[in-house]
Amino acid sequence: MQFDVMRFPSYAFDPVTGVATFDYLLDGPSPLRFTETITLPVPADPAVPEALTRVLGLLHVVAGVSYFKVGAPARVVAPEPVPAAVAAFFTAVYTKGMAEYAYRNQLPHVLELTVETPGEIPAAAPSDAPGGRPLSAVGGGKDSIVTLEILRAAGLDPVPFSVNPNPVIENVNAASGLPALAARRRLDPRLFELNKAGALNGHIPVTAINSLIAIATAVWHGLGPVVMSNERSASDPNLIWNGHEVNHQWSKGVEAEGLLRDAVAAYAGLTDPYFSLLRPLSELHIAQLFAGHTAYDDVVTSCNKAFKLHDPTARWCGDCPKCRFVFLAMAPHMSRERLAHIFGHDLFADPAQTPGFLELLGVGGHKPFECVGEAEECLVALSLLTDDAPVLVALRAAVPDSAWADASHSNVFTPGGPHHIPPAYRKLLDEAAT
Ligand SMILES: CC(=O)N[C@H]1[C@@H](OP(=O)(O)OP(=O)(O)OC[C@H]2O[C@@H](n3ccc(=O)[nH]c3=O)[C@H](O)[C@@H]2O)O[C@H](CO)[C@@H](O)[C@@H]1O[C@H](C)C(=O)N[C@@H](C)C(=O)N[C@@H](CCC(=O)O)C(=O)O
Ligand SMILES: Nc1ncnc2c1ncn2[C@@H]1O[C@H](COP(=O)(O)OP(=O)(O)OP(=O)(O)O)[C@@H](O)[C@H]1O
Repeated sequence: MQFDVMRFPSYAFDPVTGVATFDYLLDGPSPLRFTETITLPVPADPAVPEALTRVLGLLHVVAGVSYFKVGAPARVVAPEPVPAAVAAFFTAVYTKGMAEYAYRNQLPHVLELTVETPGEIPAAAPSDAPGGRPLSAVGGGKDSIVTLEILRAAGLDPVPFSVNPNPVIENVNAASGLPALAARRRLDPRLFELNKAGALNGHIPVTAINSLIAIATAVWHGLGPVVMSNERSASDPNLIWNGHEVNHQWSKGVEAEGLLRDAVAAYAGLTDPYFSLLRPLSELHIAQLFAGHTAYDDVVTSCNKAFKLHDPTARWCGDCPKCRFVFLAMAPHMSRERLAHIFGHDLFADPAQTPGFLELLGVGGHKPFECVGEAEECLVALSLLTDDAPVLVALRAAVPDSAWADASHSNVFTPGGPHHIPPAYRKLLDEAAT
C-alpha cells in the first residue's frame, strides 16, 4: 500500500453525548479513510469552552498516529493554521513519538518528516492556572497509585481518570474509594483488519493521546491540573539510530511533557494544565513509596499484557520485561511473600527468568522496548537484596565488577532532573519522598 500524504478531513463534537468523531485520510492511488470516536464524560454543565475546542483540535492530529503507521506517508498535513509551538509538537509526535515504529520497520524517512500546517497564527492569551480538584491519570500500575495517595494525603481530593478503563483500572479505582471519571476511545475496526492482513504496525506515543483526552476532560469539567505519574527514566532512550534517539516511552518523557504543555498553552491559552508529579523520582524510589500502600496489593498491575484490547491477561503475566522490572524494583522494599502475592508468581524462584533479568541489568543488549527503568536502577535494586534465591545467585555472578562500582555511586533515591511541577505540588512531593 502506497500513500503520499496523511490528511485530517474533519472532526465533530457533540456536547450532549460527549462524542468526538475524528476523520483521517491516507491519500494515494488507493486511499484509506478511518474514523476514531472518543467519548468524554459529560459534565453537569455541558457548555463547551473555546479551550476545549482547541484541545480537541490537538487531539485530532495526535490520535492520527494509529492510522499513520499503516502506511507511513512522507507527508502529514495538519488541518488548521496553528501557533509555532503546536506545529513543533505535532512534528515531535510524528517523529520522536514514532521512532520505535520507524526503527523496527526500518523506515528512516519517518524521523525526518515535518508536519505541515496551512499557516501560522499567534499564540493565545494565557488564562489563570487551574485551581480545581486535580485530575489524576490512573493506568492501573504502581506509579499512578503513588500519585493518587500523595494527592489524597495532601487533602486535594483527587479525581481518578482513565481512558478505556479495563478491570485492572476499575479495581484500582475501587480500592482507592475515590469516584472516578472515564473516557472511551474506539479505534476504527478497519485498523484491526489491516493488521491481520499484514499492514505496517508498531508502537505509538499513546501517553500523548491519553494526556490530551485527560486535559480535555479537566477543561470541560472545571477540574485540573491533570497530574501524571511519569518517572525520571522515562526520558532516557533505548538506543540511537541514524543519529536519532529511539525511546519506547517518548511521550512519557519530560521533553514530550514540555512540548505538550507549550502546545496547549499556545493554542488553548491553558496555564500549568498538566505535569508529572513523579518526574524527579526514579522507578526504584517510586516502588519504595508504593510499598507503603498495602490496600492495592490484590489489584495493582503494571504488565502491559493486561492492557491489550483483545485477550488481555487478568493481571501480571510473570514473563515479560515489565513484570521482571517491577518485581525487581519492589523486591528491596517488601517481603518475598508479599511480592509473590502481588504478582501471583515468584520470579526469583524461576531460573527461566534469569536471561530477562540480565537484559534489564544491561548485561547483553539494549534496554528492552518496554516501560522499564535504567540498568543502574536494576543494579542498585539487586545490590539491596541479600537472600540466595536461584535467580539472584545467578545474577550476582553475571554482573561485572565495573557495573557494581557504577551502582555504588547511584543517586537513585535522590529526587532530581528537569520537571514542570508547580511549586505548591513540588512541596507535596518533597514531603512524601523524603
Ligand atoms: C497493551 C500494549 O502494549 N499494546 C501495544 C501492542 O499492541 P497489541 O497489538 O499487542 O494489542 P493492543 O494494545 O490490543 O492493540 C491492538 C492493535 O490496535 C492498534 N492500536 C492500539 C491502541 C492505540 O492507541 N493505537 C493503535 O493503533 C495497534 O495496531 C495494535 O496492534 O503492540 C502495538 C504495536 O506495537 C502497540 O501499538 C500497542 O501499544 C498500545 C497503544 C498501548 O496502549 N501501549 C501501552 C501499554 C504502552 O506501550 N505504553 C508505553 C507508553 C509509551 C508512550 O510513549 O506513551 C509504556 O508503558 O511505556
Ligand atoms: N488508560 C489510561 N488512561 C489515562 N491515563 C493513563 C492510562 N494508562 C496510563 N496512563 C497514565 O500514563 C502515564 C504512563 O502510564 P504507566 O503505565 O507508566 O503508569 P502506571 O500504570 O501508573 O504505572 P506503571 O509504570 O507501574 O505501569 C501515567 O501517568 C498513567 O497514569
